Parts: sequence; C-alpha cells; structure tokens
Amino acid sequence: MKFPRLTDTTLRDGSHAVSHRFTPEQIRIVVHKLDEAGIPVIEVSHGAGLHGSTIQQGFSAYPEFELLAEALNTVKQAKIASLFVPGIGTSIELKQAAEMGIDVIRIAVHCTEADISQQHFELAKQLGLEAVGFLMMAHTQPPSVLVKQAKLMESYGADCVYVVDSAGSMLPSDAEERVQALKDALSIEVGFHAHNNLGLAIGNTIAAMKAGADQIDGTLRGLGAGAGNAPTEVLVAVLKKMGFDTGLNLSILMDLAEDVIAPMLPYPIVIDRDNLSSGYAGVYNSFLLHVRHAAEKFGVNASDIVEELGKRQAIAGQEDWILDVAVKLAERK
Ligand SMILES: CC[C@H](O)CC(=O)C(=O)O
Ligand SMILES: [Mn+2]
Repeated sequence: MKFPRLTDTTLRDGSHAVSHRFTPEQIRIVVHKLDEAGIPVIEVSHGAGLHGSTIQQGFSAYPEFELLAEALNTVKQAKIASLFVPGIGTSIELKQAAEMGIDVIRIAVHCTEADISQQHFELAKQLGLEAVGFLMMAHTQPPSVLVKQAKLMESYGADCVYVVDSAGSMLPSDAEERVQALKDALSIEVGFHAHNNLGLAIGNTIAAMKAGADQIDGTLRGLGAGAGNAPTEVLVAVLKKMGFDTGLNLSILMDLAEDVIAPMLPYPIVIDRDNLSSGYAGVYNSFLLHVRHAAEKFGVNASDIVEELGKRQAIAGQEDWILDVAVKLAERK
C-alpha cells in the first residue's frame, strides 16, 4: 500500500462546524502547528470555498482573504490549498487567491457536473496552481459514471481527482471500488475525502488507500460538516500503526486537537440522530447546519427535513430547498 499525501482541511471543512467563525489568531496557531507537525497540505477557506461567505452558505466572521493571508504569512513548509466551487466562487476570487500565493486549488462540483469546471481548471493551470478535482456526493453514482466525469477533469488539466463522500454514506467497499475504478482509468492521481456519519471515515480512507489512493483528507478532532471528517490525528496514529514511516509528528497533532481545537467547538463532533440520518439517507452534509436552523425556526424535526431532502435527492447548491421543506413540514403539522 502506498503512503498517500495528507491534506488537513480543519480550516476549510472544519469551518462548517464553527459556523465559519474562525479568527485570524486561530488560523495562525493551527497553521503553525500543522506545519510544525509536517502536514504537507493545509486547506484554508470558507467551508463552501472561496466567496462562500453569503446569506445562502452562512457569513464568515472575518473576510476570507484576511484569513488566507494569515495562513500564507504563517506557513513555512506546507502547501496552502483553497476550495473553489464554481458558481459560489468566480474566477475573480480564484485569481486573487493565486496572486496571494496559494499552491493548490481544489475545484468541487456535483459528481455528474464535471463539465462546469473546465474554465476553472484551465485558469488554475494558467495561474500555475496545482489543480485538484472534487467529485462531490460520489456515493450517488456508480464507478463507471465517476470515471467519465473524472476523465473530463483530467482532460481539463486536473492533477488529481477525488472521490468525495460528501454525505458520509459510503461503506468501505463503495470507497474501494470507486477509487479503484478511477485508478484504473486515469493517468493522474486519485484522492479520497471521507465523512463520518456512519462511523466509517477512517475505515473508508484505509479502504481507499487499499485501492491505491494517492491523496487523503483529515481534520483535527474530525471537525467538519455533518458528523465531521476523518480525524487527522487518528488517521496519523493508524498510519503509523500500519507501519508507514509518515514523517508526521503525532504528539503535536494530538496536542493541537485536544488543547486548541476541542475548546473552539460550539458542540462536540458526534454521530447524533441528525447526522446519522443524513448519512443513512445520503444527504449532503453541508446542509446540516442550515437544516438545524430551519428546524428550530419552523418548529419541525431536523431529521424529517433530512429525510425529505434525501427523497428529493438534493445536491449542493439546492440549499433553498431546506427552507421550502421546513415550511411545508410546518404547514402539515
Ligand atoms: C462546498 C464544498 C463541499 O462541502 C466539499 C466537501 O468537502 C464535501 O463535499 O464533502
Ligand atoms: Mn467535506
């Protein structure tokens, strides 16, 4: 089994879990410690990517480029990545982030919509960035569909394409067969991004590695949308136990998770009823904060909203359905 490159996305996917309230000081401490621990790639942006700070996605407490500047000024060795979702971000923010000095852009689209990413991959490559594709909600499609979409990204210049388990809905066999199919069909690297709604984030990441994943993701303390991601410090401990010479400092990561990240959390990252039903129904994890707000506002059950979104097969970008469903459920009451 190959030792994959680890991207820590605490300061991006984890931003969902703190309602996008990271401060420049928190960014500085976390980047400094992740860098010191030897993490090769650190992702920083709003949870929904560049320009994600909107009424639809939730406003950030601090301007995104102030946070990105803090990360870039702090880092010594790691690459800094940002997420970009076409339609949420535009080429303006992509150019600005590149000019500021990010190294990697991760371009995320629903897993049947790769064609909308062409101009952004091409721009990213012109700007000299490493360009990584994210096929979100990859549990919804069979490997053959993902291969076609990943090949499109490859043809646009992607350096890597990720199978993204956005709903934390995959079993290890799902992760393994999807990564394997991409590995067999592509000449570029393949990655895997896990969520923990079924308690399988670490197991699925190991299954993806068995299939040859070149890149994997984690977040400190599992901080992330829904039930969170594969916890970076646990992943590193497991990789060490598997015999990999990781070159990563586990004790710095454990201290960072325990002493810095845990006290920041407004609520513990656990598999509760809402995010378990989300993973079970295969609903996009980034909806969950909005679902909880809507449930409270309209006096309905969050898991009923999740169930209905699952029936409608809602995808990223359809956040407005959350309100629609909540209002309809409240009317029915
Ligand atoms: C908004 C992009 C998205 O949340 C990417 C991601 O981390 C996922 O789909 O899991
Ligand atoms: Mn995610």
